[in-house]
Amino acid sequence: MTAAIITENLTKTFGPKVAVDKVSFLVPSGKIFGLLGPNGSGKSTTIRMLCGTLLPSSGRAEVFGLDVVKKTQEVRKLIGYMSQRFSLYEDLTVEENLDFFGNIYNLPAKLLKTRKEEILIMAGLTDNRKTLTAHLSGGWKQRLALGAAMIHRPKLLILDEPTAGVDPVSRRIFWEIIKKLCAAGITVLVTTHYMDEAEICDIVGFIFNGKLVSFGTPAELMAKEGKETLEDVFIAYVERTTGKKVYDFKDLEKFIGGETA
Ligand SMILES: Nc1ncnc2c1ncn2[C@@H]1O[C@H](COP(=O)(O)OP(=O)(O)OP(=O)(O)O)[C@@H](O)[C@H]1O
Repeated sequence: MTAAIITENLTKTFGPKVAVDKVSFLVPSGKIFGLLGPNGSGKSTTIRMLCGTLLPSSGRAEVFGLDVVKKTQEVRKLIGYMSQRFSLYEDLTVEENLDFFGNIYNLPAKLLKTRKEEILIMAGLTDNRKTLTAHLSGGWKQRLALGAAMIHRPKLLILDEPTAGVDPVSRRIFWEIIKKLCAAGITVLVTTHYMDEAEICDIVGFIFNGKLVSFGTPAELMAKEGKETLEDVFIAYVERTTGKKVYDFKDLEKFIGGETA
């Protein structure tokens, strides 16, 4: 099976700060890979290096066999990126946003028209094509942003906290779409703070303080830690890394008991 992503000792420093520290992993193509970790652990920095918007300080990465530094332009054509903020133009209609992203990728008019129709159907937005993006609900904006990221038919979709702040129904629809895209052969790299979403992933990687501390299927990681959920695995890693309990309930008991008064 071809590798969609390979990183070898990938490292990024910002002055004295080591944001990504010798990270090595391999994601086979056609899989959903969840990159997990607390805020500030190095997820976005890793993604930015894969997309070629940030140069690694050392180490290397490949996307479908192409070095992200030496073949940046080719790599970018293979990647569809959806940021946390959705990057849509609120003052454009649904269709105009898709036109905008299609033009960025220089899609010929006829092809853009076909892709647009496919995406409107995929996102359930056919009846809203003329709606101003600002007037869409969060879930629809999210699906439009996904559509915009897919307009050039990327082989690798990178989704940075795609479901942050959207309602549970939209979250469910979104993940059904992701699973279908994956079944059609697209590889997905997704960051999320929702552990129920992480459990849907084929492979997950936990990153803490820039270091990849664990990598495997959700079942493998739960078995290794002797935990029943990925949330418990996540908390176990945080406690081991920081040497502290995530929350000391004694303080809460004291507070409830009025001892702090
Ligand atoms: N341009 C930069 N200059 C200096 N430090 C940076 C820069 N970008 C990121 N960092 C630092 O690198 C570390 C990793 O940041 P990064 O954004 O990759 O984390 P993250 O896991 O994506 O966090 P979040 O979940 O909050 O998005 C953080 O300590 C951050 O402050």
